[in-house]
This record gives sequence, structure tokens and C-alpha cells, in this order.
Amino acid sequence: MTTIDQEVAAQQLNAFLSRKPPRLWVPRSEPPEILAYPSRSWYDLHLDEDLALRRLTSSPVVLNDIDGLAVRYLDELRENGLHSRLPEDYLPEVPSGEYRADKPGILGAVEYFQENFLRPCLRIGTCLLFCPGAPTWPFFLIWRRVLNDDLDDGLAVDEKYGLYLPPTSSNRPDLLEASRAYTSKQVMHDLQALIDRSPNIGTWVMLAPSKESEDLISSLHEPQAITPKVCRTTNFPHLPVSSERRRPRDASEPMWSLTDSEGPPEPLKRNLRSVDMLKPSVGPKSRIVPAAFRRRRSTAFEYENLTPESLLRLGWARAVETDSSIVVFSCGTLERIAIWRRDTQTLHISELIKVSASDSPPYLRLQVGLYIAVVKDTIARLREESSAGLRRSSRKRKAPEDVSARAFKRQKVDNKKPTKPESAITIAGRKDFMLLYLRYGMYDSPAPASFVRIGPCLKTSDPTKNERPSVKRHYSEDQCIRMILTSQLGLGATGVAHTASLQVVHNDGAEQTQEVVVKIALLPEPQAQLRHEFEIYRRLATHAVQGVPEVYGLFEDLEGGAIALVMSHCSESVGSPPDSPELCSEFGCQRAASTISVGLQLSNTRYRKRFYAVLDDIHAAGVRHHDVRPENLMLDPTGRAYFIDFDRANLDPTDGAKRREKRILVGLLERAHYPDYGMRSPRTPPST
Ligand SMILES: Nc1ncnc2c1ncn2[C@@H]1O[C@H](COP(=O)(O)OP(=O)(O)OP(=O)(O)O)[C@@H](O)[C@H]1O
Repeated sequence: MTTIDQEVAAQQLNAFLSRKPPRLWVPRSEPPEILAYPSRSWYDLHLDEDLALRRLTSSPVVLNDIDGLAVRYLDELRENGLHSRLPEDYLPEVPSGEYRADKPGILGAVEYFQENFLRPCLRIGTCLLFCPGAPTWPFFLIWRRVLNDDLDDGLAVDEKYGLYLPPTSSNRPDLLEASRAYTSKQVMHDLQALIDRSPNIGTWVMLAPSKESEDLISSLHEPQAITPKVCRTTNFPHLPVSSERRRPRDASEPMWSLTDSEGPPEPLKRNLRSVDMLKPSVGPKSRIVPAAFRRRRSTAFEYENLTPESLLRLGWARAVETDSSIVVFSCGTLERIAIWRRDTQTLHISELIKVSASDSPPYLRLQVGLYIAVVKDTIARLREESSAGLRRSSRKRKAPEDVSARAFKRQKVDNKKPTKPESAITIAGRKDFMLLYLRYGMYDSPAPASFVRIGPCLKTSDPTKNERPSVKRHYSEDQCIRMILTSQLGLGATGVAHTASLQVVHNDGAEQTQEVVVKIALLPEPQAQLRHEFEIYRRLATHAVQGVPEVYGLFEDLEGGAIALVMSHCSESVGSPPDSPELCSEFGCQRAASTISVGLQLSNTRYRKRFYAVLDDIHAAGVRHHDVRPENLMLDPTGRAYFIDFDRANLDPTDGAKRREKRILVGLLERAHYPDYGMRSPRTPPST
């Protein structure tokens, strides 16, 4: 490339990055969306207290630091004389004046970004970060909605956008071969580490463009102290400290020059006060006060209108979840960038950015700087983490917590065990109050949620029983089920399934534990679906059908945010064959290349027959599953077959419907034939 070409290329790049985007116009949504909290806030109550947002401060350096990064990288590129001209077809025609989006709401703003500058800015960011010498401008870094669930078009806020590093089918960075030649080994190594961790990075909170959204973003700057929201159960037993918890840290050499004179915030006094107030007698007779004494009229999740504080909380909670230091709040016309400092639990928020009028710094250059900052920060922290090995929690629990936990253990040792102890499930079946803790990833419930039973244990009680126990003013520890959610198993349309440890104390003080699965639903429709699923299990239990999860109860959150279905763990789905090659060959699990990735054949007739027998029993009980696919068929290591996920099931189907369902199962297991997801039945209207 000649010097002249390089000069032209540099000018072209500069001119593009200095362009002012057109003004955004979006059609009105009908009916208008509401600016309110989405359902995830229930999970936010359980975020680790040390990762909680405690302060907001406005920092004028944020924009300069981020723009400075873009300038530094662009200068390096120019000095090395490496880059080529950005092909004209990479640069969109920017309409002057106004951009009229076709879609209303958040999608209108997304369309505006995509059509006007996202693609070229992402190409420029990719090139600067990963392959500065490449003769072409590769398309690798992607900005998109991170989760596949449906956008709730009734809401004017969606916090699920971020950057994405696409992996190939073998989980390698999907960077074109041609560009890879210009990518250093270290960069490829970093990219691989990023993809292995999670290919989604950064947090963008998108608001539907409107006057209300603009007002909200404009008012996000008042420095303030923020008290984390937590569940309100008091005097609960604390969990012993886990030595395996990873504690995310800030990069030791951050890319921003933020100062925080106030240092780390004071520890929260809430827990201590509640413990002191009630003067607990530690042990099984201590008084645990539920979060509410009365059931709410409806347990359906209620949306709260967004305030500047709740919007910040929302973006920050999402950043904790994706472990990203940068949160962007944007409504297409106005934006603010916030940087989360973990050490001081502070969000540093930038000045207001006017998307179509910002020239100092220019908006598009700022975008490029933003991508660089998100990627560089994540890589820096990943490198530090891997060189330090797994981080351990440095947090020390307060004495009362450990005393309580010790007391819990001591009873186990001190007391004489009955010769044949009752199982945890039998004991739990008699208890109506559940303390639920989240303990995985960034969740470490500062206080447990209070749940009361609304459906009996179908294994140990009369399945037809329908009682709603009243909520007591307080419970002793031996009246509670302690449920600790330890990981997320899967996310579906009804809710999130978790693995959990159910712990109970028997009257004689003996502690019993059982691994279970807890499916949680938050919004009104999924809650109705989960209640419906419970009713299906009730029918199956009254016919003593084997080969379906045992259900230990349906519980309701007293603070109104969730319904929880507790059931047995049915091992692995045949949709994800067992890790062990021996088991795989014993079961005869084979992936079928001709079908979509879920297609799977079971060549061992013995196991196929077990699934057929279970389905026949389900049908004989008057239930049609209605969602037979590999993900919902489970085989445990001893070869027992199970059907799970009855939220689409219906009662009393016709004989023809049962025969059709049987044919689907035969086609699936014998020929790996599974038409496609589109063939799934529509959801059955809830039966209650
Ligand atoms: N009892 C169980 N034992 C083992 N794994 C389970 C159990 N229940 C659920 N899972 C896991 O959790 C995932 C999601 O659960 P489930 O399919 O019941 O949720 P859903 O919200 O009803 O999903 P869908 O949208 O498929 O109806 C399942 O694919 C399975 O991997």
C-alpha cells in the first residue's frame, strides 16, 4: 500500500468517525409500552451483598477516557501505516436530518443503530482490537440482544443487549481465516478465553425512545448513596462461608482514571440489627420471622415504574450477572455510560451524550472506544484471574451466622439418630414454610426469601389434598425447609430450573439433606403455567405413574415475586448424551446428523421400551405430554427413563391424540426423526 493510499484511508476513517448520526424518529407503539421493572428483579434481591450497588457518582472523565482509548488505537494504526481503505459499501448512507425507523419502541432504536453505524463501528473495533494489519475489515464483533427469550413488547426497557464474540461449531473464535493471519497468538488466546468464559460481554440497557426515557436518562447523574434491596425475612439461619466462591475484582490497571475519595462503603447493618432486635436463641428454636405475615392478594409479579435509582439498579444487576464493568443506558437519542467499580461498589456515570449532536467527543468514535474498553477490560480481568488461579472469598461472616450454622451441625452429632431415620422428603412433606437461598455465580442471598406451601408433597401426602396453611408470625428453625439453589439447570418458557439442596431438621435434631430440582416462575403467565404443571403431576401421582419427577410441593413467595415447584432430579436428558462413553454405548445414544441438533436415536431397544412403557402409563392416567422431544426425556445412570416438563400437557386427551403422541416418540427414538420445534403444540390454557 502506498503512503498516499494510507493517507486517504486515514482521512476516510476520520471523516466517518466524525459524522453526526441523523436524529432518530420512531413510530408510536400501540398501546404505549410502560417504563417498568422487568421480572428479573426477584433474582436481584439475591445478589451477593459485596457486589451490591451502594453509590452513584458522576464522573466527567468517563467519556474522555473511553474516547482516549479509541484515539490511541487509531493513532497506532495510522503510525504503523497498516490499514486499508474502508470499502464504501461498508459505510451506510447516512440520511441527513432525520432517520425514520420502521419499528416502534426499543426495536426502532436498535434498527437506527444497526442501519446507521453499528456495522462499520464494529468492523473498525474488531480491526483495531484483534487484527490491525489485516488488509480487509473483518466482521467479527457483534452487538445484539444477548438472550433468546422474547422481547416483552409491553415494556419500554430491555437490559439484555451486549457485545458478542461468535464461536464456531467447535467453540473457536469465528474470525475469518484471512484475518487470523494478522492476529497475534496472544490475541487468539485471549479471544478463546473470552469465548470459554462467555461470548457475551458488556451491558446495554435499551429504553424505548420517548420523552419519559429521555427524562430518566437525563436525571441519572445525582451523586447518591443507594441501599441494596433484599428479601425481608429476618433472623434466618446463615449459611457457612463457601471456600469455592469466585469473587470478581476490578482490573489492577484499569483503563479509566476514576477516583473515588470515599473508599469502600460501610458494611450494611441490616442483618445485625435484625438479629439483635429479636435476641435469637441460636439453634432449632430460634425465631425466624417471615418476610410478610399475610399472603398478598395476588402473587403475580407486579411491575414497578422505573425511577432513576431503579434503572441504575437494573443496569448494574445485569452487569453483575454478565460480570462486565461497563453499562450503557441508551434510548437512541440520549445515552450515558457507567463504569462499575467493584472495590467501592460505585457506579461512575458519564455526562449526557446526545447521539445526533455530540461532537466532543464525536459519537461514532466514542462507540469504537466503548467496544475497545469493554473487550480490553474483560480480557485484563480474565488474565489476572487465571494467573491468580480461582479466587477465594475473603469475606468473613459475623459470629451469629456461624454460630447458627454450627448449631445446625452440632445437633446432628449430639443427638441419637433413630435406627431408620426418616428421609428428608418425608420430613419436608410435613413442613409448610421454606427459606430459599440462592448460592451460585454472583448470587449469595443476603437474606433468604420466605415461601409458604400451596401444594402438598405428592409423594408423602394425599395428592388430592388442597390446603393453604396460614402464615405464622414466626417459625423455629426445625419448622423450616432450608432450600439452597446451587446452579441453573435450564431456562424455559415457564421458568428457570435450578439444582438445589433441600435441608431439614427432624424433631430429634437430626439433619437430613436431599438434592432436588426447583423450577421458579416469576411472571403471571408462567406462574399460571407452573400451577397447571403441578395439577398434571397431581393427576399422575394419584395414578402412581412412575418415570416422571416426584413432586415435593408447590410454594409461593410471600413477597409476591415467585412460585416454586420442588421435584426430584431426573439426571440427564437424552438430548445431551451422558459424558461417559460407556453409558452412551450402553444406552445406544447416537446423534443423528440428518436432524436438527436435538435429534437423537436410542439404538438399545431395552431403553427405548422403557420410554414407551412410561408414556403408556402417562396416557393411562389421562395425561397427554404434548411436548415430547429429547430435552424432556431423561435417563439416569441406572437406565431408568423419565419424562419431564409437563407444562404443556393436557388432561383427558382423545385416544387419537395419545396414538399420535406415541408415534412421535417412536419416530424420535427409532429414527431420530423429530420434525422441528414448530410442530410443538401450543400451550394448554392453565387448568386453574
Ligand atoms: N426434574 C428435573 N430433573 C433434571 N433436570 C430437569 C428437571 N426439570 C427440569 N430440568 C432441566 O431444566 C430444563 C428446563 O426445564 P423445563 O423444560 O421443565 O422448563 P420449561 O420452562 O417448562 O421449558 P420449556 O420452554 O421447554 O417448556 C430442562 O430442559 C432440563 O434440562
